[in-house]
Amino acid sequence: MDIENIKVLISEEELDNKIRELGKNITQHYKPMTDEIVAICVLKGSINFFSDLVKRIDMNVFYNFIQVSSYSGTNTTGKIKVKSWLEESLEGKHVLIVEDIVDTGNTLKYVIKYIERQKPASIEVASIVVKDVHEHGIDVKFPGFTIGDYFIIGYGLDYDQSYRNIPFIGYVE
Ligand SMILES: O=P(O)(O)OC[C@H]1O[C@H](OP(=O)(O)OP(=O)(O)O)[C@H](O)[C@@H]1O
Ligand SMILES: Nc1nc2[nH]cnc2c(=O)[nH]1
Repeated sequence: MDIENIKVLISEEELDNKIRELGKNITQHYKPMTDEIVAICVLKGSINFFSDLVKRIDMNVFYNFIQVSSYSGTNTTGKIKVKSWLEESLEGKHVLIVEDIVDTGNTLKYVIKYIERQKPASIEVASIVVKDVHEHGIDVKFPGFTIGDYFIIGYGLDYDQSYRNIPFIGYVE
């Protein structure tokens, strides 16, 4: 893959506008029930989205990080490897899982299953991109952009660990 051939799918400006809108929607959703939430960043891919999104949520946001991975190149291995996990209990907390992309949905299914066991007050998902290719059945309450069958890179998303730092979301034709 050559960086010169990467085309813009979602620009920096589009990302910024969408994240402001998501931040408002998230704030409005939680305000009637709580004045604080726990946001869980699913590393590594969600690092940029997480960092931008929490700044647009107008209430106290606790940060939590987990690292799971399952992709090799452009394909899922189907096996979720847990590299690091939550340190504190989420019992009784309002939990917002922050993802960069929902594709097959395998990663989120796994993450949600284990978080549910901790008996949080609620679990919702924000994802900057959702692919409409798979019937994953995951309720993404705060979706950013819906895309078709592209393998995307940039804004945290990698191709074999490269290109995460591209500031927009791109693809290679
Ligand atoms: O819906 P799915 O098909 O499960 O795909 C989504 C997951 O794939 C990517 O993670 P990856 O395994 O590449 O790890 P990374 O976040 O460290 O890049 C991405 O960050 C999501 O977590
Ligand atoms: N970088 C990247 N990781 C993914 N994980 C699941 N789908 C994708 C994708 O389109 N791009």
